[in-house]
Amino acid sequence: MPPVDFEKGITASAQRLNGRGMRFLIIHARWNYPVIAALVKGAKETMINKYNVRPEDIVVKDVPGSYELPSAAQILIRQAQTSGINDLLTVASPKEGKGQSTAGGDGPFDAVICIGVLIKGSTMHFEYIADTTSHGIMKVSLETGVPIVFGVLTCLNDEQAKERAGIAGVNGSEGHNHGEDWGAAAVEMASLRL
Ligand SMILES: Nc1c(NC[C@H](O)[C@H](O)[C@H](O)CO)[nH]c(=O)[nH]c1=O
Ligand SMILES: CC(=O)[C@@H](O)COP(=O)(O)O
Repeated sequence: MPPVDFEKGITASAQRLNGRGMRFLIIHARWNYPVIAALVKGAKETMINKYNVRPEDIVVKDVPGSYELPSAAQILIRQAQTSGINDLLTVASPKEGKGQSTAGGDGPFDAVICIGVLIKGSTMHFEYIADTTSHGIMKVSLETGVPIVFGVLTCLNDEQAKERAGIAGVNGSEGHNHGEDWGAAAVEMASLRL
């Protein structure tokens, strides 16, 4: 059989995804912020421009580092689920569409993206954070029933991080911004809950 050549990366969903009326939370760490900022921008622009998500339906919160992402996700998801109930009890107008949260304001999140950038240093700190954060994010997602996209880069050096945020190269325009993939994944996973 001849060798199969392919380019690493995700293939877009065959579904026609429409994120209008869905509510999202992006939680990002502040470590390695220039890379974080590019990733968050990529995710938001993809959700808004490609999947019709309303800007006001994307809540952005920040935490010190990647290690704090799972606990922040658990706190904020549960708060929104509670306020969402309160919101439903007080809001006169019906929710927009089946299984979709109310626009703007409060309400449960249909999906969450946790964004962090881990860059290996000279100790084992990297390994411990990467392991606990990845397992923690999955645990919170399964416990709450809310899809959480794993947007934590685990890089061995600064260049790897910049390449995966699309800001590598001489003029900072090289590489693929993985934030775009995470934004698309958030809309797709939120669509499963409709
Ligand atoms: N070295 C990196 C960290 N370290 C900080 C931890 O995430 C955490 O905030 C601290 O241990 C206090 O609990 N965080 C990153 O996101 N990226 C790093 O490269
Ligand atoms: C991911 C980290 O915690 C790492 O950047 C910290 O660097 P070091 O291992 O040299 O303390």
